[in-house]
Amino acid sequence: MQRIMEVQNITKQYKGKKVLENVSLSIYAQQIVALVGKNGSGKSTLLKIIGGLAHPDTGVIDKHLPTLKIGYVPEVTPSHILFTPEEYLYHMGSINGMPKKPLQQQIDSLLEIFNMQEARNTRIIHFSKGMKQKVMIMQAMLEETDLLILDEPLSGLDAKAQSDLEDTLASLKDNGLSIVLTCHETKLLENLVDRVFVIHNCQVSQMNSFHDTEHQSNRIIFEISSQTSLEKLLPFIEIQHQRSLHNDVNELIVTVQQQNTDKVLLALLHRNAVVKQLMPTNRTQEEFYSLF
Ligand SMILES: Nc1ncnc2c1ncn2[C@@H]1O[C@H](COP(=O)(O)OP(=O)(O)OP(=O)(O)O)[C@@H](O)[C@H]1O
Repeated sequence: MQRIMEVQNITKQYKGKKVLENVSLSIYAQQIVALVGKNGSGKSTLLKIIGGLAHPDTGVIDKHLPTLKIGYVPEVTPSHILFTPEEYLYHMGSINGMPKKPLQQQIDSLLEIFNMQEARNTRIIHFSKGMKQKVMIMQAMLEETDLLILDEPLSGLDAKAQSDLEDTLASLKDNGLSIVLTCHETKLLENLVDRVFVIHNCQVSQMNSFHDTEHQSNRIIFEISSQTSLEKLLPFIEIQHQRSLHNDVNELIVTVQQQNTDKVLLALLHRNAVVKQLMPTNRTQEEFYSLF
């Protein structure tokens, strides 16, 4: 599993009101991640920070691919576009300076992937909400994209359009894309999403799997020399929080899947870490749903 981005200790407030506090999570290649939480919990804010459209007050976004290309689709879908999708995408690509030939090739390929060839000559103003949403995602993907960020992509779509878009997102993932999205539709989460993060009280916690509610994870709190490399452990741990203590010592809070816990604990001991706490983290599905 290749890690493409790490969100480290992000904090954000608006006019003195805290929205995110010490939020950390990793994004992997070819995975779909969902951010869920109540209205106003900070989902869009975190998406914008991940997408580089908003700056955190503290913390960093560490891109593991130096050339990581991000496509961002906002929550609001413009509805009164008088162009056909082909015309609209062509204009948008041209404005961004894309050369004509590769632009046309990319539009043809996107119309095929999104199953929109038959609608290529229909004006967007006559489209359903689901089709308009697809055009917005295509626009975000005009240039090569590694990570697609979608704010509430399914909101307001009927069941058929949701399922259609869900199939499209799954095929984008199969073609190598990573996706981070916010949503409320639990059906989408169950069928499509690899990892779910809940935002609650300005903090983010991971729910490991919808498919296997018995899938447990543990939280480990440990102290370790800041000189010690954790690189080899990164595929097995999710860093939730990191802070610098005295004398070059860092304190980390990480989550680890049950099956990797012994391996990670042993590796930490070999690195002279002091394990301060080990506890199960997973919320039950009932607890989880009560958060949003
Ligand atoms: N630009 C801004 N200026 C001031 N406050 C903001 C700004 N953007 C967001 N907020 C506030 O930050 C909080 C989090 O907003 P955000 O849009 O990230 O939440 P959300 O979880 O995406 O909400 P929803 O589910 O309703 O879309 C809210 O209280 C919101 O009013």
